[in-house]
Amino acid sequence: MVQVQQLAVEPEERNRPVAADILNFIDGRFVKGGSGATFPNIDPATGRETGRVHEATREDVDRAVAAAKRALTGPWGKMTTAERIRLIAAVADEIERRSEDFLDAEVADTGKPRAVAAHIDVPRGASNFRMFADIVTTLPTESFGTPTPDGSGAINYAVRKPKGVIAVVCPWNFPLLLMTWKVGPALACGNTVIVKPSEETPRTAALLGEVMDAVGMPTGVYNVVHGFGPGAAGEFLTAHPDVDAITFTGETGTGQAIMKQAAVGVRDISFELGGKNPAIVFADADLEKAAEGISRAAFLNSGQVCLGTERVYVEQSVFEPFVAKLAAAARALKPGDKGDPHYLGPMISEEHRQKVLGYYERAIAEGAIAVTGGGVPNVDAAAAGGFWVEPTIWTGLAHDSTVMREEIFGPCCGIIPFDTEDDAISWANDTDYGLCATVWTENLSRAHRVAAAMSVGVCWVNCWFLRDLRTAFGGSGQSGIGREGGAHSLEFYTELENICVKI
Ligand SMILES: NC(=O)C1=CN([C@@H]2O[C@H](COP(=O)(O)OP(=O)(O)OC[C@H]3O[C@@H](n4cnc5c(N)ncnc54)[C@H](O)[C@@H]3O)[C@@H](O)[C@H]2O)C=CC1
Ligand SMILES: O=C(O)/C=C/C=C(\O)C(=O)O
Repeated sequence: MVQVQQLAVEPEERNRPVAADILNFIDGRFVKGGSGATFPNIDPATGRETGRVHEATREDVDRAVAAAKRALTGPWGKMTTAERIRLIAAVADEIERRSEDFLDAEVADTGKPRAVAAHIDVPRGASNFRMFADIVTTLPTESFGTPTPDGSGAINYAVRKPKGVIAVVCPWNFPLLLMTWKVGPALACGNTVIVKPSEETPRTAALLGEVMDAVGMPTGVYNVVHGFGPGAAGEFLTAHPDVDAITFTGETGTGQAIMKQAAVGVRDISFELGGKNPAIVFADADLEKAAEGISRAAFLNSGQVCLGTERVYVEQSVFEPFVAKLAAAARALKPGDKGDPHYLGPMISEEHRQKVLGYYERAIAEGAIAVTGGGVPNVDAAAAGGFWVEPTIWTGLAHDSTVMREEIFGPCCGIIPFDTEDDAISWANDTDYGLCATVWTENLSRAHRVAAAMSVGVCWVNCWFLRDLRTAFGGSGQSGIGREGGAHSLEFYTELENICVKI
């Protein structure tokens, strides 16, 4: 069973009204787009429209960037670190105080189970501000005593300065979590931001504008522009000459497009991109724990997690029992009411559902046996318009099949048996991606050896998605550029100046 800590959710809490108009937040004001254009906001659990999103034009994006640039030299730019940190801590407090509003917004946008949003998305939204408020005050900078020919010496020391105006481009799978993961440290370092949330999930970014207003954040420090990517708000923002750096989470192909836009003006980038993450299960693993952990890794958020496991390599002698345990966990997951403990949310959109179902067909064409799932589940009438797929497990796939190589981003995984540790390592690493891996074993030496052999940014042993926000987070290969988290975020969001003083 997907192990998500369930919070008590009363039925009436599940259908609270959400905003009908989702507005841009520019220079401290909620505004419609200059052209008056809107597009629908759809609840993926029902397929019904829940509101209209006001699309930002190029001129709106220009105004947001200009406001962010002005704010750098206004009251925000003049604040001491202590004053800034007090405001950022107040943002965290206000997100917690309004956690029900954030839950409503996140559930309406994504259709994800309220318990998932309550346990992961919203608490992380607050802790992303609180943690970076703490860390920015404790991060040291380097200093050297330097000998000089005249014997009097010099002192070299570094100072950190905000990088400037940061473009924050976000995906739809953990909208608040991934946006604040970038906005928290950017503001803690004294930058200003323009957020371009995914067109699928605009609500929590807009709601955060209300929070900024409530805590007294100076105008222009936090801005939100809504819209699409190419030829729209996303591109207008990332190509803007007054944007100093771009942080992005999303698809590898989008990362490539943004990189080209960033090259004009030689702007800095930090990218967290896709993955095709492996799990390796050794015969000496605690199989119960491994099946439970991998069921979370494959099915949490309906597999719409860049860290999710889509490839599972299992030592031959425990292959059958492991497959049986994982299949039982998958079968326990049902589409249905958002408060049900065994609920599995929908895909984000019909387009994404078709992409996932395309891989389900492809798997069978490539010789897979669908141990569970493989299609569309039966749902009750109220959810009939939603974007559902079944949790799906395959065996019988070749390691180099398309389904075992391309990121699917759905609730599915292929399981392949292996004979030797070397085979498992080489198959796990045989990918263009390199985001994360999990290793399941009770043998301590093997755990360290295999974890170190993984070509990834993050390797979990006997766990998955266990996050310490101080640690380096990001991917190698086509999974990203750079690391964020703790001091690594502060490296990205600051410019280091070395000062040399002759004594
Ligand atoms: N965390 C991750 O690794 C995620 C991966 N994905 C993968 O990406 C696929 C597509 O999902 P999308 O939401 O369409 O991801 P995407 O990477 O296209 O979009 C993410 C964000 O980038 C913006 N964007 C798109 N093109 C842009 C451009 N040329 N310039 C500036 N901004 C641009 C979008 O408007 C959105 O805010 C999914 O099916 C999934 O496989 C999706 C979401 C998260
Ligand atoms: O914990 C984090 O900071 C990030 C988690 C998930 C993703 O990055 C993702 O699914 O894109």
